[in-house]
Amino acid sequence: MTTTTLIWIIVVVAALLVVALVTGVVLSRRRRISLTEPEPDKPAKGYRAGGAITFNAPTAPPVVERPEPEVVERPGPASGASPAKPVTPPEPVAPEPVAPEPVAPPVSTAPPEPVEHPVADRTEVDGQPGVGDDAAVPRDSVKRGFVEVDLPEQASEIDEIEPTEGRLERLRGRLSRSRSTFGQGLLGLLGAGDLDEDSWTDVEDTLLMADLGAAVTDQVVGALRAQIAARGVRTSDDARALLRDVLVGVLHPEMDRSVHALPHSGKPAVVLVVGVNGVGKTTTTGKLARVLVADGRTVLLGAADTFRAAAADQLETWGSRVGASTVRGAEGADPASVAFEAVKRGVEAGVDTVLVDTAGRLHTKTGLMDELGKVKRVVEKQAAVDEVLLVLDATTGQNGLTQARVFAEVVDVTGIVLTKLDGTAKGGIVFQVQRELGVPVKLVGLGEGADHLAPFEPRAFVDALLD
Ligand SMILES: Nc1nc2c(ncn2[C@@H]2O[C@H](COP(=O)(O)OP(=O)(O)OP(=O)(O)O)[C@@H](O)[C@H]2O)c(=O)[nH]1
Repeated sequence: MTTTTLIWIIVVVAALLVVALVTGVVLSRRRRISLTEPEPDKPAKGYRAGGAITFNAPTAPPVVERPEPEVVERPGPASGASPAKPVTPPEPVAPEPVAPEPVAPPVSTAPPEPVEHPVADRTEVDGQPGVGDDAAVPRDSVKRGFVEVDLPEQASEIDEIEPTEGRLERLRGRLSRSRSTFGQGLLGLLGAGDLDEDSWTDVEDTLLMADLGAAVTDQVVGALRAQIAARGVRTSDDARALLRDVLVGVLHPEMDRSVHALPHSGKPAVVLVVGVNGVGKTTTTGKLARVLVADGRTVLLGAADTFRAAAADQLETWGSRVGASTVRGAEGADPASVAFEAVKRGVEAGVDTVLVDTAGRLHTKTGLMDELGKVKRVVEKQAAVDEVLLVLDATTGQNGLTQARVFAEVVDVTGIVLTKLDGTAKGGIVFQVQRELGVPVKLVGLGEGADHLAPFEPRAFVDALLD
């Protein structure tokens, strides 16, 4: 063996040793990382309901018991609001064409005449923003017809969706961000035993501050006063149990909170999602589609929010991520045509559920009534509307309640979705809106994440407030 060969052998052996050394170091580091103890789960607080969102096919038209309107004399934030007026049936209209309407002739480039909105016709006259006040152009000013666009190709990558069962377990803690001193404050007052009038005033103030409104506050205080002596409340545990029972009671836990989104009579279920702009309608429609698909249902989405092109894009993206087709129209297209076409295609394709995302940018109650009424009438030529979900933003407080009243006068709302509950320190709007409309809160949005939609469970909600 020559010296050169010997040197080469030494070099090769040395190189092998270096490679082995480096590999060993890397592997040992990896092992160290994977061996790190996962942080133990912090004791969970907040919303702990563990049930899944339940879907149902209606067996009979939902019967909604509206609470008797109460005259509230207390001055307070809610007392100035006008009580809900009886639902005014829409003016009889000539049968509208449901086939694609002719596209409007080109509009002149001159700026459009401002549309008059008499004060009496506005949704709000007390200085609060009205429904759709931020709209630049009233929806009812110009109408364009339905425009056929290609449906998206089958999504190349379909999302994996978190199972709905036990979803709230994974979301727990989100609501705890929204809990305030509400529970602690009330328990402190009630646990003290005999309450003088000043303490009762403090109880009322705490309830009002949490956005429960004057009427619900009166109801809760009345029940507390009646029961505190009868139940012999002495300890903070007694106070907690009493408060929990009273708050759960006013939320009517017996109400049917299943979402009527299952097919029946050989036709898809039709769910209309309504609400003013920005409350989370499109997001909620997308999240709901995910839950249905995760439950093995086929879903078709109708992008009837034609006011903002991005809303249809947004919905289409939600759909393509779960393998649901979206029927959409051009920006400014007639929402009723889009809704009609979506339901028609849903019936033809034999899907289980058609979810229709509508628009809420309307300057006047009349405009809103015309448009949503038309959407509903036109859709019903194809299949019954099983659910009208009103989406409200929990962070808007009294304004959300004003919106709820207007929508309830325009369409038969069958369920409420309260979004952005993760972003408010006041959960009290839940109590007010249910009482006002006599319609159950069915779903809550607890975040922007795709799976941050959960069923509303009164007991879990109250527990979260009192945590
Ligand atoms: N934190 C939080 N954000 C939410 C929730 N639901 C919706 N959002 C956010 O609210 C914003 C508005 O949601 P959209 O779904 O676009 O609202 P929209 O009502 O369809 O609005 P328009 O299409 O403009 O009428 C988005 O940024 C959403 O991510 C929720 O439960 N929690």
